[in-house]
Order: sequence, then C-alpha cells, then structure tokens
Amino acid sequence: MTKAVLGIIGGSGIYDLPGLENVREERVHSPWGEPSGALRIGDIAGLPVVFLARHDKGHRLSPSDINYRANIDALKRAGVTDLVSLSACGSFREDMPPGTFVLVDQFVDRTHRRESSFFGKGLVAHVSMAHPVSPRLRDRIAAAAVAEGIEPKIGGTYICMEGPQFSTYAESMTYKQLGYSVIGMTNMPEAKLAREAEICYATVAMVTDFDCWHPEHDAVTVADIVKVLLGNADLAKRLVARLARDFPREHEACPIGSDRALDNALITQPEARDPELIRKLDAVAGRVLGKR
Ligand SMILES: CSC[C@H]1O[C@H](OP(=O)(O)O)[C@H](O)[C@@H]1O
Ligand SMILES: Nc1ncnc2[nH]cnc12
Repeated sequence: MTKAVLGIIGGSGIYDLPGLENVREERVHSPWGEPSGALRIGDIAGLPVVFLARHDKGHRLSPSDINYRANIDALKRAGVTDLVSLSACGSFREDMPPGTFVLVDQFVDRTHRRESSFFGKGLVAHVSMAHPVSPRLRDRIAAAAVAEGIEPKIGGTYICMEGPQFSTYAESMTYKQLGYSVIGMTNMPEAKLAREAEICYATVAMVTDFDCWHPEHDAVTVADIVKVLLGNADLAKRLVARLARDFPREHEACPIGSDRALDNALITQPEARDPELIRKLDAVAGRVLGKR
C-alpha cells in the first residue's frame, strides 16, 4: 500500500494554501534545475499535502520560464501521488463563462520552447497520453466541488499556448471552431511530465475571461483577469480543503494506469542506457529503474 500524498500546484492568483497545517517550507534540489519555489509541506485534516506556487510568490515566473521538470521532480521527491493543478484560463464556450470551474479531460499542446520530457538520449521512453487526466482523481475533485456548492463542468479540452502574449483574434476563432473549451499557458508540459513521473494528474481550469473571440466582450486584459481570479481563488481553496478532508489515506490505484505509466514505456536496452541520465531519473523513474 502506498500512502496518498496530495500535491497542489497553485497557478495565477494562488500563491499560498491557507488551510495547510503544520507547514514547513522545503527547498528541494532537483537534478533538473530549480523548482518555481520552496515546497510548502503540511497536512489538511491529517492528509499530507504539498503545495507549490507555479509562478512563485509575487508571480515572478512567466509560463515559458517555469522549470516544469524541476517542479514535477520535486513533487515526486516529496512523495506526491496525486496532483491537482489549479489554473486560470480563457473560455471558448458561452456555457463556460468567467467563474466556471471546468474539470477538463483533454489537452492540446501548442507550446514550443519548453523541455517536455524527462527522457531522451540515453534512455528513451514513450508513455501514453491518450487520457492525460486521471479519472478517479477528477471524480473526487468533482465531488468536492459539488459539496462546496460549485457546479463544475465535467470534461473539456484545454489548449496550452506558449504565451506570454494572449491569442490573436484569428487564433481564438480557430480554437473555438476546433471545439476546444478553454485556453491557458501552463498545463503542458506539466501534465506530460506528471504522467512520466507516474503521478495522477487533474486540472481545475477556472475561467477568468472569454479570450478575444466573443463579440460582446472586450479582448482579455490582465486587469480583468485579476478581478475574476480573486473570487475563483477563494473558491478553489475551499475546494482543496474539502478534497483533502474526503481523500482516501491510501493511494487508490489509477484505473487507467497513470501511476504505472512507465511499466511498458522504456525502449532503450539496459546496455545502451546513459548512467548519468539514470542517476537524474532516481525519483521520477526509480520504481522501474530499481532505485526506490
Ligand atoms: C494572469 S493571466 C495568464 C496566466 O494565467 C494562467 O496561469 P496559470 O495556469 O498558472 O493559472 C495562464 O496559463 C497564464 O500563465
Ligand atoms: N485568455 C487566456 N489565454 C491564455 N491564458 C489565459 N489565462 C487566463 N486567460 C487566458
């Protein structure tokens, strides 16, 4: 049996988790570089919870500057089994106006200047991303949301753009016509890396705006986003408190195998593996490399 440890990545507007008790700050040194900031490690109602502010305190880091590999590696080292991403996003759907919490089930990755894998030369691995969100974790988030009086939208596609500029009108119209639901700048490669690290991952995409496609709304600005963000952030913190209270204390096996994603993913023969890369993978792939 593995002990459940809930990880929370706070996005824009979420730089702290007030309900966290017995907190200690830990600066984890990762072989993948510097995480966004110190981990805040504590518990909520007895459940171990680890919080990381994606953009760091004061929103110091832009989406392209975040070291996603170091963040996921640090969370893995802290024992995180289940990871919830709290993320601001724009919406392409009338039925998902600002204030809506969308529990997305798909991602499209349009980022192009980020390290997106722990693997590569010296140890090649191909994990499945067909179903990037862990359904059981998402169901638990949905139940916690409902218990807090939030009516989440279940399912949707989050397109991740590079940013930091918002989309052009033509891009926004294209994404809408392609049937995507929401847009943000951070959940990729985060979700890919969580999968490689065998951490169950789910996103609460909190709508702050209609991007720029909507004929009756002005193009998005940071000032508008911040206004909506603060309300969303308060609700998100309540959601997390409820989720933690009701979370099982033993990690539940993921029905789609997110927590065993490396079982059939490594293709490089043992004799062709790079010992230096294997060393760096001690946390992420320790289960299959025999390091943990
Ligand atoms: C402040 S608006 C744009 C910014 O907000 C979102 O961040 P996060 O996903 O960390 O909540 C979006 O992805 C952009 O980084
Ligand atoms: N419209 C938008 N585009 C990209 N990221 C966002 N984050 C919040 N709103 C966004």
